[in-house]
Amino acid sequence: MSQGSKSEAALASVRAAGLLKDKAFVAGQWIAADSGATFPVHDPASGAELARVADLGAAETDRAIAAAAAAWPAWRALTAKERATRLKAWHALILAHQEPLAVLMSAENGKPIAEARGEIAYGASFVEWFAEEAKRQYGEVIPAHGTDKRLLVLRQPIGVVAAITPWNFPSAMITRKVAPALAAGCPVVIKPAEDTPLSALALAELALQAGLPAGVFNVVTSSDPRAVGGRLTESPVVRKLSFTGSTEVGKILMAQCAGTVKKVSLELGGNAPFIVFDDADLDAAVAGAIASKYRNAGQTCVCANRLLIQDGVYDAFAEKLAAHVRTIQVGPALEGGFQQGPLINAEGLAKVEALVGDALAHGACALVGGKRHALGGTFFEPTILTNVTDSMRIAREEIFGPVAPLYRFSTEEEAVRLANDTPFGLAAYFYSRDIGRVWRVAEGLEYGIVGINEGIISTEVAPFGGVKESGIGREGSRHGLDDFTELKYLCMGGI
Ligand SMILES: O=CCCC(=O)O
Repeated sequence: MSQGSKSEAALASVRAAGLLKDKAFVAGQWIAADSGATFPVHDPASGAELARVADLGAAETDRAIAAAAAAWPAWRALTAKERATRLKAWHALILAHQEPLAVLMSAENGKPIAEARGEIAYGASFVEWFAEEAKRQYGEVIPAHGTDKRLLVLRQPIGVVAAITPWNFPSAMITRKVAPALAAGCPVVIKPAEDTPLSALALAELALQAGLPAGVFNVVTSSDPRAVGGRLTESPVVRKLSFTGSTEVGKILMAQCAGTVKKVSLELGGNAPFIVFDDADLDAAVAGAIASKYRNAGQTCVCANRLLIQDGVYDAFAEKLAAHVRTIQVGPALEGGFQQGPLINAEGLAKVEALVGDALAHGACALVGGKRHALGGTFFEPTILTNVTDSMRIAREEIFGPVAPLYRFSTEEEAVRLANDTPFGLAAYFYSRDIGRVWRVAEGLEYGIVGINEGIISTEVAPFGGVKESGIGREGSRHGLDDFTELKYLCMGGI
């Protein structure tokens, strides 16, 4: 069976579950583009076309914003418990359809099916979490500055929310934004990544089945992010933009939002250091590095991007890591048993290849891998580079591929200085068993998230987000609701 027919066979189960949608979802209706235009969605493993999806533009985006605005009064007027009930129904439906949703995600994103199943559960966890948090949107009573006064603070929904979401987590980055918005009482217009719109549309179908009212949840599919993003950011009706993607695009969106002084949440690029000190448990550090670096073929914003290894354990760590990396099985996502799929597209592959090529040309060595995979397409070999220095391009840029560059350092101060020597500040990791060092380094790292003797930090219960050019705001946890609410201070006098 050819790869193309394998994708088609896999999609049959998604179609049978009613989750293969090719229209956009606006005002509770499945709609085509006004022009009738569509754009293709491909399986990155084979290049096969999976579907053609409605290619909306500015006019349909305006209608989605208007639908959200029209839905807002009734949605915010529900009790928190009533909103939570709809969210819980959506959560149950997502979990009940975990398998077809995972197959669909693997097909359009290329991540191995086991990882896709994990992402569906991870994505659903945000819906459950914020269904619970909806009921805890407490205000405040402030001891007043005069005996005749009473001061109160209300937390109210901010209004229509726009969410622009990435291809690397086609489901979880939607639920991580949409669930808190809905819980807070805000309607949402989503623009999913053009590489992976099918997962977003499947979530919309389940939201419909869960009883979310028309206009509360809209999905604008488009191959023209500038046109849609332009309308979402310019519109005075949209009061909040939540974006996950590159720092470059985040800066543009932030500037565009300035015109209407919108609140923004930005979850942007990273350049995560992964520090291994001489006193670390090396086996644990290798396991953490594998989990952090090679998850989703290295295509996550919190993937280890620079592995900083102390002199005394550099060679031992490199050997142990290499022994594991050589066992990573690479292949098409939908065929079980592979731990690494293809990269998302030719552009992603070209970037990884260029960064590795530059490092090799400047003196790095490929301990494992180092080139395109023999499978062809957008597959790249799981790679380890040694003798990497911070003057190489790979030290400054987010790799977004299965490449672990190993840097050498001597002292704790040097490790922290190198780790912080970047405009980014999303996630950092380090391995040490010295309790004093653990505190010093954790406090010294300029990052929003620090994994200590741990390579996987993502969970719905903790605040996810970065500092510096990695972003603004936090997603998940009890803090994740804050960005979708406004504080209103009531000053009551004459008492
Ligand atoms: O790439 C961005 C999100 C990664 C995660 O939530 O673990």
